[in-house]
Amino acid sequence: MAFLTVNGLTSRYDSSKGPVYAVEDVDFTLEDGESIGIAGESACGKSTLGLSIIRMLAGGKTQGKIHFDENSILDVDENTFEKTFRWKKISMVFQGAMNSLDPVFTINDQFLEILKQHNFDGDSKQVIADAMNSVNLDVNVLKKYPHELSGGMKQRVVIAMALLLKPKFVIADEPTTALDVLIQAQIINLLKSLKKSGMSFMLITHDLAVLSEIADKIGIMYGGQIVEFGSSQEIYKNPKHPYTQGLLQSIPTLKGNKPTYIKGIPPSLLDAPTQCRFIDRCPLAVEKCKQLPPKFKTKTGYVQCWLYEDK
Ligand SMILES: Nc1ncnc2c1ncn2[C@@H]1O[C@H](COP(=O)(O)OP(=O)(O)OP(=O)(O)O)[C@@H](O)[C@H]1O
Repeated sequence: MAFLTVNGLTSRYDSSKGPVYAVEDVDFTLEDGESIGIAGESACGKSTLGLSIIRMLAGGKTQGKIHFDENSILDVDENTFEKTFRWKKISMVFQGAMNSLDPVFTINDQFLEILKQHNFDGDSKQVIADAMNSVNLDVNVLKKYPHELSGGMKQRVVIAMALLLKPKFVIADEPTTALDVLIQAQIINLLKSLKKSGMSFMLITHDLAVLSEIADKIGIMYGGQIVEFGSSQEIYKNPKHPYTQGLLQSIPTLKGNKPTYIKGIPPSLLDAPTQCRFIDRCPLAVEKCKQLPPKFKTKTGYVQCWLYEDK
């Protein structure tokens, strides 16, 4: 059964230059226990998508439908959302969060602050210990200040903070960026074991390679749209959108062809999408691409590209 269904999700920011079309008409579904990876270049709207789901978009407006455990969560009032969903059922590891730990408070104090903000009235010591345990950190770390921890430990701490109230769905925005490859692997393994224990993730990254181990489904974002969505297997083995193909070809491998890169730059999100967003960089663009492609059904999802109109 699907626990998360996103339909026509659209989020726009107001800016002095006009609206920023950061997330446009996004659809996807996750079945119980499934995790999704969202990949795409910088500024394509990945964080905005995560922030829209947890309703923490600052300076922007979200439209569309999100059903979480059969609740239409964009329609509930802020009080109910805060009381019932945010952090308790859906939480987020924010991008760069490990660098925003407060330097003047111990880790324990920072955990307590989160519990206070969410009016937690249970056994604080126990839930903090459980969260530390689930990220394989010793409780002694609680006495320390952020500067006494390594990057990998700090990242575990911020993941533990997101796990504090035992949510079902955790949005992790670039949780491995800025960590060395060994620590990256540790964090991915950690997410893998949390997934095994029943948690679902939305793993946001610009690095398609890190998704292979966590994501059951993948959404490829380009210019604010999910241009291809499907099972990880289908996306890796039989990528359809020319952008997905380009992204995959840009991953270096030990054996095989030399990686290539996608020429050109992404479109400005200040322009409303009236044609295919990828048209200027696409090696396969045709006249029809001057119209905005709809979502064409694929075996496990959809692709927003005219090449698949008759297939
Ligand atoms: N508060 C805001 N006000 C106006 N525009 C914003 C705001 N936040 C983000 N944007 C714009 O929205 C677009 C999408 O940004 P977003 O951070 O979601 O992209 P991203 O894919 O997560 O990027 P990155 O990988 O670099 O984190 C960008 O053009 C960004 O400049």
